[in-house]
Amino acid sequence: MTATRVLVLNSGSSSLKYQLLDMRDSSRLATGLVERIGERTSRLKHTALTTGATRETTGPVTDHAAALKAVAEELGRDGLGLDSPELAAIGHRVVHGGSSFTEPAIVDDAVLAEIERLVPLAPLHNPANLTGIRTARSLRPDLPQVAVFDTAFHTTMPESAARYAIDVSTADEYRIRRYGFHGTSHAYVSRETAKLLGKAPQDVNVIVLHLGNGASASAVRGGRCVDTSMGLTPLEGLVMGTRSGDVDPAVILHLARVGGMSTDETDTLLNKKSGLIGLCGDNDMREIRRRVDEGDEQARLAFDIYIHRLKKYIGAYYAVLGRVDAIAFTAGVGENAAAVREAALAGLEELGLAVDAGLNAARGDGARIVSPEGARVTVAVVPTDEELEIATQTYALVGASHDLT
Ligand SMILES: Nc1ncnc2c1ncn2[C@@H]1O[C@H](COP(=O)(O)OP(=O)(O)O)[C@@H](O)[C@H]1O
Ligand SMILES: CC(=O)OP(=O)(O)O
Ligand SMILES: [Mg+2]
Repeated sequence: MTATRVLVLNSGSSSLKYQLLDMRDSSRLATGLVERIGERTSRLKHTALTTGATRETTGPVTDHAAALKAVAEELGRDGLGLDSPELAAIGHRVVHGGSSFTEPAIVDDAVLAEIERLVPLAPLHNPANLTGIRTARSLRPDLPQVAVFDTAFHTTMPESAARYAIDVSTADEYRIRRYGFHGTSHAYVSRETAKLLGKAPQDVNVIVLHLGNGASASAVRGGRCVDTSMGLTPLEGLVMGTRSGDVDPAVILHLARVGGMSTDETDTLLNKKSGLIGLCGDNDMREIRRRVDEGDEQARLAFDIYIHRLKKYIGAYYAVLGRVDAIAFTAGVGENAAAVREAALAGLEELGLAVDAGLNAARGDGARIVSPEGARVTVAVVPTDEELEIATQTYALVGASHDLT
């Protein structure tokens, strides 16, 4: 029997999302998540699509290692356990791959050491990713583990976009440059957008707006990323659920000198207490829209700041690309919030950018066009699927390495 299944693990700072796919037809066999890892009220939600069974358990899950063991048990209960001979590989989302990883990599000790070395650049994400890999390895030492990096797609950025204008030797010593994140999503969505236009990826220029809890924009020319809004860490760029995005770096100096704030306090402020939640107390766009509709001024201002920043990046990437064939909205907010899409493009008709009110408000499942018929730039809603992309890359790499042996 050939092994055709791939388990995808996406370890966040306090969550573990997973999907088991059969790569013969890319179908999903199981999916789920463990939330609030490290708290007393952790929750595991598991769905086996093979039987339709859904189970939810609550109780303390101390760390990512315990979370993965709990997931393995749940999969086992549906006959989809990690011991299955049909499992070909485990694919891991790794957030920071630095400059070294331009492609996915089969995990060995050297790869692990490099991910470990990058922990200071992604302190919220890389440690969880490492625990996921190490635990998966201990459960199935014989199975290939593949790391798929958020940063890989952005390694094509020219130096003019990837470098900060700071002293070169200091930047090089500390490996300070713009790496970019959500690359798996930007790669997948830009390709799907080309497909929607009926063109090859190398023939289209796309601005991808990945608007989830974390949010980033990218400019993709002919299938290659030429700029993206996140930088050294996933803090730069757009206004996010809890992250500030761009601020004058002197804000941090000012808070230290005048406010006496420590590095950790500023880190928490900018990563966890800023963005939408810092501006209005809510980070869920549904709740913010509800408040705006009720006339809540604070929510209105938070929404306007979010949109203003988004619009600036659309304009910037329009200029970077010179010619834009499509703008793709994706992730939780981008796929679902018609009001965000409408507001972000309002007033940009001179650039050939507009949404059709009816198409934009309509709901739909797959990728769909929301710009008016005959528009110069196609505006589209393109659902992202990071797990499918990770599984595809994992399976391709494992298949390729088998061919070599
Ligand atoms: N129907 C909706 N309308 C507006 N926003 C939505 C809707 N559904 C989800 N969202 C937004 O999507 C966000 C989550 O996006 P998602 O891409 O799943 O995030 P992440 O993967 O970063 O956790 C939520 O915080 C919420 O603000
Ligand atoms: C890199 C990043 O911001 O990821 P997420 O959106 O999953 O937090
Ligand atoms: Mg996401």
